[in-house]
Amino acid sequence: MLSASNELFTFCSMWILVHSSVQIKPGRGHLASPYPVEIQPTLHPNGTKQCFPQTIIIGVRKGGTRALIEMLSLHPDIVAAESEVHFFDWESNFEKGLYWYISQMPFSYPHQITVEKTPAYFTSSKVPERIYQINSDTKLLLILRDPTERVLSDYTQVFYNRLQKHKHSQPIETVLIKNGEINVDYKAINRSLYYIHMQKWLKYFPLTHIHLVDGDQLIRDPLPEMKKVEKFLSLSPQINASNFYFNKTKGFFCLRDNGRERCLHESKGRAHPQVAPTVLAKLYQFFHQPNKRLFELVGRTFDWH
Ligand SMILES: Nc1ncnc2c1ncn2[C@@H]1O[C@H](COP(=O)(O)OS(=O)(=O)O)[C@@H](OP(=O)(O)O)[C@H]1O
Repeated sequence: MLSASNELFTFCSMWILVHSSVQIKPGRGHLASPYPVEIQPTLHPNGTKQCFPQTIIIGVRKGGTRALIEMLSLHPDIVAAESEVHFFDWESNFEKGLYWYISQMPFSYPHQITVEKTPAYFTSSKVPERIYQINSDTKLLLILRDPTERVLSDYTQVFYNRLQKHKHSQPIETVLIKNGEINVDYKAINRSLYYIHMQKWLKYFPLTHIHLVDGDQLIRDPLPEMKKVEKFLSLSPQINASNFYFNKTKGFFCLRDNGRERCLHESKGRAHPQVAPTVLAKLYQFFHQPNKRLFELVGRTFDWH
């Protein structure tokens, strides 16, 4: 283990203070250098580098994180990691060190912002401190969706994952209800208790560093939400109405980038299971108080049930 002791490192045009408490495991292979190999940007001959992301989409799972990162990538000053990196939440990846994390990032020019999305970060309790310790200036994007809708989407995702493995799934009502009450042990329900997870992030990051995207609005009308994201990231206003068109067959907005049109993968925007109206009403009621607590925490409301 390498223990960095309150040193300042210049890194992709930002300064990172590595706190003395941070224990960073060395990545593979050390170079003769005054700096730990983990935090050296990887240079490319054309002047691009791989950087620690200046902004991270932390969740929420099934909130619309893929749509958000794809839409943000329409901006010429954004470069995005292609897949979910799971650095801060999976021990097996975290142990590989910061150099490994950065090596997962795309190459970028100095004026560009690197972004990665791993929706599981939002609900993983170790992640806020880990990101903070590396760069407390990281700008966080969190896309939230009606918590009930998110639970149904979560169930649907697991249902299809299991189907692929030829595994049987329990009917949705069976997992939602236990002994006549909402089953709080069901992970999908816990993930939708946004205020619990948000409290953990607010211990480390002020609200000014966390931009909340309205996932339901992003589905209905993506442009206004994306303009707010541009502003939060101090990007020039580049994303515009011509970047989006509604695809009637898919029932969602799709993207137009330099004349090339594309919709998100078919796994995005699946039909959700029918839920008995009484169970659905119970679920809406269950989330009422937790939602209020979130609204108080973040100083805004959402148009949820
Ligand atoms: N434009 C567009 N096209 C397709 N889908 C869209 C779009 N905008 C938002 N969404 C919603 O994104 C939901 C999936 O969320 P995530 O990408 O965060 O899922 S994941 O956690 O990464 O698996 C996905 O949830 P489901 O509807 O349950 O499939 C979509 O509702």
